[in-house]
Amino acid sequence: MLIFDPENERYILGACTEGPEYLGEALAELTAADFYQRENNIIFEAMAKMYQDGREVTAQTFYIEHSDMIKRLGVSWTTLTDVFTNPTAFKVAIAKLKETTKARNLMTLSDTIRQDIENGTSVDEVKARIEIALSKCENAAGRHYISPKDMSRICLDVVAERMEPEGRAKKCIYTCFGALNKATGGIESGDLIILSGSTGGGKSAFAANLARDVCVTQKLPGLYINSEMSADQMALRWSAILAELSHTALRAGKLSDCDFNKLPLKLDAFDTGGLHTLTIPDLRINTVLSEIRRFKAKENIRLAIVDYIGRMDFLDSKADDWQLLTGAARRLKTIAQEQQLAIIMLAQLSASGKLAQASYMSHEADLWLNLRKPNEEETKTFLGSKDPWNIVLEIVKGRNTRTGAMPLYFFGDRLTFTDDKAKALYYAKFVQAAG
Ligand SMILES: Nc1ncnc2c1ncn2[C@@H]1O[C@H](COP(=O)(O)OP(=O)(O)OP(=O)(O)O)[C@@H](O)[C@H]1O
Repeated sequence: MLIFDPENERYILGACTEGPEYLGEALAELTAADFYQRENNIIFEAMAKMYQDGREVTAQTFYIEHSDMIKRLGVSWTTLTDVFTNPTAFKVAIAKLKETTKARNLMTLSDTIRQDIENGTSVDEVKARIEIALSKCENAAGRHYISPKDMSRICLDVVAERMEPEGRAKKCIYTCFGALNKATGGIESGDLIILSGSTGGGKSAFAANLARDVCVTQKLPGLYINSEMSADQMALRWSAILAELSHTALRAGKLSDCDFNKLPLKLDAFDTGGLHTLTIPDLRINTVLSEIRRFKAKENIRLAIVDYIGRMDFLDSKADDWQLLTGAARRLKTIAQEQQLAIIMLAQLSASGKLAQASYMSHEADLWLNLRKPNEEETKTFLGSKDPWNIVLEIVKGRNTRTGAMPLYFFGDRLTFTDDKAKALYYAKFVQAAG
C-alpha cells in the first residue's frame, strides 16, 4: 500500500479543471490534507476557495488568478492540466487517494504509539489514543457524495422497493409491538436505536423480547452482545422468555414436569433461529465494532444489540462520561450505516431519571426509546379504565417518526412484555393470584 501517490494526486488536480462536476465531487470526498505533496495540497486548497466563491475553475481561469503561485511552486501547469478523464476513472482515483491517506494516518499512529511507549506513557492511555485515532479514520471514510442524477435514480429504486412487501422486508425489521411498528414504520437497516431506562427497569428484558421477535420468531440473523451476564444466566433468561416460564422457578430448579416439558419445543425455535449471543465482560467499543463486522461477514446479521453501553471501558480517563457515550453512539451509528444493519444500544438513566447529557448522545440516534414507570396522570387513566398497563415505552426522539408514548405490561417473573390488552389482563391476574 502506497502512503502517497504523486501521479494520482496530479491526475485528480488536472481532472478538477475539466468541469465543475469533477471539482464538486473531489470537494465532497476529499480535503486538502488528502494531498501529500505540498504543492498539490496548496493548489487543491486554492481551487476549493475559487469554487466556494462561486468562480469557475478551469485550467485557464485558475492560471490567470494563480500564475505567481504556480511558478513559485515550480509546477508545470500545462503538463498537470493535460489529462484525459471520465467519471469512472475519476471515482477510482479518488478512492485510491483516500486509501493513501488512511495508510499515512496508520503510519503516523504507529509512530506515535512507538514514541509513547518509549516515553513511558501508560498502556491504558496509549490504547485510548488508538481508539480515538481509529474513530476519526472511520468518520472520514464515511463521506459519500451522490450526484443529482444518481440521487434521482436512487429515489425511484428505493420507492419502488418499498412498495413490494419483499423489498420492505429486506430493509425493515418489525417487532411484536404493533404500536411501535406503526409509529416507526419498522426499524431500518442503518438505524441506531438507543434504549434507555433506569437500573433494573427492564431494558435487557425488553431488548431480549425484541431479539426473540426478530431472530427467533422471524429467524433473521442477529447478535446479542452482553457484558453483564454469564452464559448460564443468559440461558435461564432465554428459557423464561421463550417458554414463558417463571424466572424464579427456573433459577431455583423448581419447574413442574409440565413446564419442563414445554421447553424442548420452544428451544427448537431457538435452535433453528438466527440469534447469536456473545458475552464480553470488559466491553470496549473497538471490540464491539470488530465483533459486529465479523458477524456481519459471517452470518449477515440484520440486528445487533449492545447491552449495555454504561459498562464499556473506553480507557480514556480524561474524557467525561457523556463524551465517551456520545463517541460510542457515533461509532455505532457509523458501523450501522456502513454494514447496513440496525443496532440497539442500551443505556442507563441516572438516578434523577435523566440520561446523562442525553441530548448530545441522542443526536447520533435515529430512534430513542425510553422505558419508564407510568406517571401520575397515566396511572390514573389506566386505573380509571381498568387497563392493566404497568410500564410505558416512550419515543423520546425519532428521526422519522413522531414522539409519543405507548403503554405495555411487563411480566417481571417471565421477563416478558406485551402490548396486547387481553394478554396483559391475563398476566396481571396471574401475578395477583400468585401473590
Ligand atoms: N425472577 C423475577 N421475578 C420478578 N421480576 C423479575 C425477576 N427477574 C427479573 N425481574 C424483573 O426484571 C427487572 C430486571 O430486568 P432487566 O435486567 O432487563 O433490567 P435492566 O434495566 O436491564 O437492569 P440493569 O440496569 O441492572 O441492567 C427487575 O427489576 C424485575 O422487575
